[in-house]
Order: sequence, then C-alpha cells, then structure tokens
Amino acid sequence: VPLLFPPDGPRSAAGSRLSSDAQSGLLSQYDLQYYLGVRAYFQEEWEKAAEYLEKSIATRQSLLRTRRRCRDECAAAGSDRLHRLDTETGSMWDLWALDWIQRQAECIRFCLGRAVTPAGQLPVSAAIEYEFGTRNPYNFLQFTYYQLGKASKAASAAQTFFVANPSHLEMRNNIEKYRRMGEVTDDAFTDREREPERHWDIHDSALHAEALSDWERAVENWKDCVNVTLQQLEDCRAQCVVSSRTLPENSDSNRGDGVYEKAAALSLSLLACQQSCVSLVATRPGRVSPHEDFLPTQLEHLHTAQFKAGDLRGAMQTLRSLLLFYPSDPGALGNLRLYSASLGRDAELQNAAPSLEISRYVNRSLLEKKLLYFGVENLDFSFSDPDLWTPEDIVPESLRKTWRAEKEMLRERLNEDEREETDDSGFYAGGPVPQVGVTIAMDDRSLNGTNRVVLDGVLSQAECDAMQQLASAATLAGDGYKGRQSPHTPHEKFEGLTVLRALKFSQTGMVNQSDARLLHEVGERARTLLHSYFRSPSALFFSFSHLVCRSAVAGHQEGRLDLSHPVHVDNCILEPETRQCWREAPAFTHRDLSALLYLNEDFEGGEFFFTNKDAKTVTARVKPKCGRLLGFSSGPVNPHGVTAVTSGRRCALALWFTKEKHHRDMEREEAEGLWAADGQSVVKEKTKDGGAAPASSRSGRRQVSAGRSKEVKREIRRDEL
Ligand SMILES: O=C(O)CCC(=O)C(=O)O
Ligand SMILES: [Fe+2]
Repeated sequence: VPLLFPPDGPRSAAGSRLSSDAQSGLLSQYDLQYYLGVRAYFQEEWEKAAEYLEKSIATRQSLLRTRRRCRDECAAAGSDRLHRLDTETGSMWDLWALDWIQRQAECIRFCLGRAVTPAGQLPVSAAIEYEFGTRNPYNFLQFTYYQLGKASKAASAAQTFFVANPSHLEMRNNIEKYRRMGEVTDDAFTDREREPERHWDIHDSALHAEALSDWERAVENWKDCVNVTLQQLEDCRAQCVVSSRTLPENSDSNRGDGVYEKAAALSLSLLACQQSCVSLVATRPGRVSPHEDFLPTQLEHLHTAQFKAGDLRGAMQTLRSLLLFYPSDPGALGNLRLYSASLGRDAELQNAAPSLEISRYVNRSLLEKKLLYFGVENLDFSFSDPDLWTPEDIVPESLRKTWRAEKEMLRERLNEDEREETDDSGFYAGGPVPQVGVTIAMDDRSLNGTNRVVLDGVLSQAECDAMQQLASAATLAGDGYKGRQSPHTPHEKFEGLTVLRALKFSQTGMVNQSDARLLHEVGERARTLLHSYFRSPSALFFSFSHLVCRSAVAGHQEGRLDLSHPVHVDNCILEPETRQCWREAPAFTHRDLSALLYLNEDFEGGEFFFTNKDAKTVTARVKPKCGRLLGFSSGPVNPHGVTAVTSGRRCALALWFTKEKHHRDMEREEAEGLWAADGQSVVKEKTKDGGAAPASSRSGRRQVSAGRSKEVKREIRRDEL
C-alpha cells in the first residue's frame, strides 16, 4: 500500500481530477481510484472505500476491453505500406516499415483517445499490477462490505479473492462464516473475475465428460475450450500492443544505442510480452505454475474424444493440427497412418486439413520466436520461452549450451538455499527452562529445524482433565459455541474457546470459575517457559490464544486423504511452488512465536508435523499428549500441519505471541480487567520489559452470580472475520 501514492500529490487535487474525468465520460486512472479506495478503507470511511474500490475495478475492466477493441479496429491500419515492403528495395525499405508502424500507432492512439483520458493511458506501476493480479482489491472490498452490513456483496468479494488465493486460511474462515449467515444465499458466492478465466470452467467440464465417457459432450467441450483459450490469448496479447510502455533502459549508458537499437529492443519486448500470454492464460487463478503445453494437450484430448465418439474426420483434422506443434510426434504420425489405412480412398476424409486458427497461431508464434532468439543471441535481449513445442532449430546452439549450464547452476543454488535457511525472528533456542518437572523432550536437532522445541511435563494430568472438562462444558452450554465444522476439513468438528468467553460462561455458572482461571494461567505458564527457552530479546505479548478441540465426525472417515490442518506458516502465506512465503495483510504477520499445549492422546491421527517450504517433505513429527508444549517461531522456517483426526477428540491450547505491544490480545486484557474489577487478583505481574510473569496463586474459587457481571461489548475482530 505505501507504494500507491497518487501521481499528483494532495488529495483534493486527485479527487477533483477524477471528478472532471467523470464529467468528460472518459475512462480515468484506475490506479488513482484504487489509491483513494484504499485510503478511505484505512480511514474507515466504508461508503467511500466501497465506491472507489468498485470504480477502480470497473475502470480497469473497461480499459482492458477498450484496448482489445482498439487493437482490432486498427489491425488493418497502414497495411497498404506493408505491401510496399515486399516490392520496394534498397534504402526506402525501412522508411516504409516505419511508416506502417506509425500509421498503426496513430490509429491506436486516436482510438484510445476517444475513450480514455491521457493520464488513464499511462502505464500503471508494477505494484498496482500485482495488486490486481492477485485480486487484492476484493480483499479490501470484503471487509468494507462487511462493515457496511452488505453480507452478500462481502461474500462475493471473499469468494473472488479466495479463488486466486486458495491457501488464505483467514478468507476461508470468512467464507465459512458467511455461509452460516441466514441472509446470504448460495448464489452470493460468485467469482466476480470469472469471465477472463472461463476457459477453466470449460476445461473442467471437458475432463468431467471424459470421466463419464460422455464423448460427444467431451468433443464439444474440448472444441469450446480450444476456441476460448485462443480468444483469451488474443485478449492478453492485445494488452501488450496497446498499453503504453516505457522504452527499455540502456543497461550500459556508454553503449550509445541509436534509434534502431532502441526500436529493436522495444519491439522485442512487445513480442516477449505477447509470448508470455501463453503462460498467463495457462495458469489457473491462485496457481503459480502454468499447465505445460496447454494448447497441444487440449488438442490431444480433443483427438481422443473425437475418435471415441466415432468422428474420424474430426479426429484426423485434430491430429493434423497437433502435428503443427509436434511435426515428428511418433504417436500422432502412427495414428494418422492408421486412419489413412482404414479410411481407404475417401478423398474428402484423407484431406482433412488442420484447423486454420491453429495453423495461424503456430506460424505467428514461430515467427515471433525466431525474432526473439535473434535478439537473445545478438542484442543481449533476454526472453524465456513459455512453450515446450518450440523446434530445436529455432534456438541457436550457443544458447542451448548456455541454458544447460545455467540450469545446472540454478539447481545447485536451490539446494544451497535449503541448507542455509535462517530465521530472522530474533529468537535463539536453547535457553533455560525455569519450571521444576519440565523437561526438554526435543530440540532443534531432534526436530530437524530452527527455533523449535518440545517441552514435557508442563501440565499435570488433573490440569489436562480440567481443561478438557472446560471444553466439554462450554460445548454443552451452547450459546453460539456449538462444535462447528472445521474450517479445514468437512470430516472434523472444530471448537474453540477463548479466555474471555470462558470467563463469561463462568459468570453465568455454566462452567467452573476455577477452570476459566486455569485456562488463563496455563497460558501464562507457557509464555514464561518459551520466553526463557527462546531467549527472546524483547517482551512477548499474547497475540491470540484459544482452547481448541478437533473431533472426528463419525461415519465420515472412510478413505480420508485430507489433513486436519493443511500445511501452512503462521505469519505468512506459503506458496509451495515457489517456496516463498508472503508476509502480507491480512495474514497474521505480527505473530512471532507459536505454541501448542496439548491436553490428551486418546484419539487416532492428529499428529503434528513440520515440513520444508515445499509443503511436502516432512522434517519432524510431534505426537500430542497431556502436558506437552510445542513451541516454534511463527515464520517461514516452520511450515507445519496436522494429520487427520480419524477418531476421538484432540484438544490443545493454541497460543500465538507477538513482540509488538500494540498487537497484543485486547480480549485477554478485557478478561483480566473483569477479574480485577471483581476484586480478584489478576494472575500476572508486570516485569521490567513490559511482559508478564505468572503468579503462583491459582485463586478464583468464588462463583460470580450472573446478574452482577458486566456485559462486555465485543466486536468481531478483523482477524476473526
Ligand atoms: O493443533 C496443532 O497441533 C497445530 C495447529 C496449527 O498449526 C494452527 O492452528 O495454526
Ligand atoms: Fe499453525
């Protein structure tokens, strides 16, 4: 967000610029609208935030459509100059070429000028492109609509964001919450960005039809999929040609490139942009890697479906299209021979030509690649080819050699990164454990990682029983706290109880006051132990904690393959494909230390495990049991998950700590305040670093009558919804 400063300074100027744009009826700067929306959001001016965020989305969509239209309208501009290129010789050739480009550019500029303001035609920053590419505007909109009480709109924004960010656990929780709201119907959960991704729906229907052996429908779906994919490619390519771009910078200013070198660099960068559409269109929202060989693979499927459906002519035509990508593919050639033999002398069938669209597509792509590889070899241009089918003879041998060497180096570097991984949390595991009876059961070495620990003996059996009892009592008490379906899996129920909620139950007599106090106190105990063991240089504040149980849903366990808690990192959004972890809102980025204090072992499954950043390779496992405290730094060095709980109920106190005071858990403080107001000592005392140390007393036997308790105003917090 800090990158989104408006280009023209003060707010009033920006606002008035936009309103005069609106009067002109032209499309204005969507990045400026977005900036105003985000700023209103942080100022909690929800109406205004919704207005500007929606405007920015709509303006961007119109702009993309306008560019495509202008490209189509101007496709023929100046083409009479092109004909001269074939006939003219000598020094006039380049002038005709420049003239042709000039005509095209003029046509496009004029076309855009009729629909878009001059500022709206300028390129937006990479940060804005990233925001829209990851659908972050819908993240802001979700919360904005929630604040405005527009639950259906919020649900749709949540869904739209989630489709592109499927590992975002908080948004998943939000969607679950919207689903439980009576006023939100199923069709509210629409993906608002579906249109430019509709080839995926068709793709999936085609696969579905195949699975059902419904070959007629599969043929229709695959044909449709190929066509829509080609259209999406055109839409994407149009954006390269028509949107303004900055001239490629001289990498070396002394080289003194002239106008021709600049022109070459610019047109090569346009070609590279157009080529990159292959990857963009083949990448599902929310995924990082494209489907490899997307178009040829669709043709393979289409061919099989046509054959199965008895459409030999169609199958033959599709094979010929496929051979344009892979001219010497032995499977395709073999099939072609087979068809020829069985079709006999039916001339019409034998001559089934490849699809015109595919043949145009392949030819154009080959021409572009030739130019690009020329640039790579001779002009220091860098280009990464998105296709697997590129024939070898298009790539100069010298390049192929360099690539092989680079690939090798990259592989080595990746291995090194894995080994040299460090944790920037500031923790330094290995400090003393200041409690009698507590032992270090596993450390960094035995847990195969950085800043991880397992301490045993933190709770007595009686304490574990009391806490489990508390979980059961709170479940029985109802009042909004019913075991609900887990946000992570449909095969388990999930119950969570915070200290404040336990206190309020105790005030109405539904749970024991002493148990509510115990819940608070064992959290403090865990905090002290971990603060000391991890030698935290700063204070550790509670960020959030709850008593949480996961129960297997009987009759739903057969052949289960999912996890109780999918692999994740607590303070960032893990992207296993790239091994990156995005420390960005609204992940709980302020969490520094995570802990689980386990209460029981009488269940099946439910094992905790750490993985590498690939989210696959398990590096250590921890089996829960009463009094076992697992602590680890919340950052990217510690991806983790929980295996399926297939029978029984698994309970733990989950705790997250932060080093930043302003992120401390206000709810917990509220509970402490209520206890203090009732004349009970708060079970903590301030230490010099601002943190809290546990007191020895486990007081609080007195039952408070329901009538006397003060009602606590509690709002849904941003991280809860
Ligand atoms: O329950 C556990 O063992 C781990 C839970 C967890 O990773 C989480 O809630 O973030
Ligand atoms: Fe976690």
